[in-house]
Amino acid sequence: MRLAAENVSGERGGETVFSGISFVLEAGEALTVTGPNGAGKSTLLRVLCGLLPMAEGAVSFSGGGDAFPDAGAACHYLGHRNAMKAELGVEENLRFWQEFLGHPHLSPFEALEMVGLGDIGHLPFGYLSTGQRRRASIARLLVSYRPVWLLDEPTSGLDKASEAQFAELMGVHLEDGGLIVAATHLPLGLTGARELRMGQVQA
Ligand SMILES: Nc1ncnc2c1ncn2[C@@H]1O[C@H](COP(=O)(O)OP(=O)(O)OP(=O)(O)O)[C@@H](O)[C@H]1O
Repeated sequence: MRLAAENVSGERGGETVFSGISFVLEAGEALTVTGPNGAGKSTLLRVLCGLLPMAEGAVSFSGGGDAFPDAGAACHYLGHRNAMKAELGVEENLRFWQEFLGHPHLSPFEALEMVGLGDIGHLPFGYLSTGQRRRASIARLLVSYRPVWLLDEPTSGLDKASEAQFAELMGVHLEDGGLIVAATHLPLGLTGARELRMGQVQA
């Protein structure tokens, strides 16, 4: 499998935020996207999975067969926001996402166990602490299989132990032939990851 970006530009509010972004990522590889606030890291992730239109250039995904014919289908997007309903139970939220995203992988309970939240799946998501919310959102990556994980500041709010646990989960995903693109200001513990440094903030 391979994700490629060729000379991609992104816009927000009609203004160019970045341009000329190119990379090729193969199965088992990770790319960290770094740069100052406002450089366009989140915008790039959203462009890669088709949540925002691309101003110029091309994004392609190949090798995913009928199940993952293009980047939109192949990408699991973990944004800044957790995208969970506060009034629904944690497991209920994960069940919703599993049905929505398809390609079921771990059960919601198993996924919560993997992030150390196996005992609180019955609680409303809104009751969880900031770090627990992030961990429950990370569990979303495990309930449905998608080969490309697009992660926006994935470890924000996590304690050291949870950071290490997540680094392990990312390592397993890469060993299984997955791909990861992660926007971050912090080291993620991804050994061998390449780095894409995005430029200066647009005036
Ligand atoms: N809806 C919008 N309309 C206009 N401009 C926007 C919109 N959303 C974001 N921007 C601008 O686009 C630029 C890039 O934002 P983006 O969130 O991609 O940056 P970032 O590199 O992820 O920043 P951070 O490190 O702070 O998360 C910023 O200057 C931001 O103000």
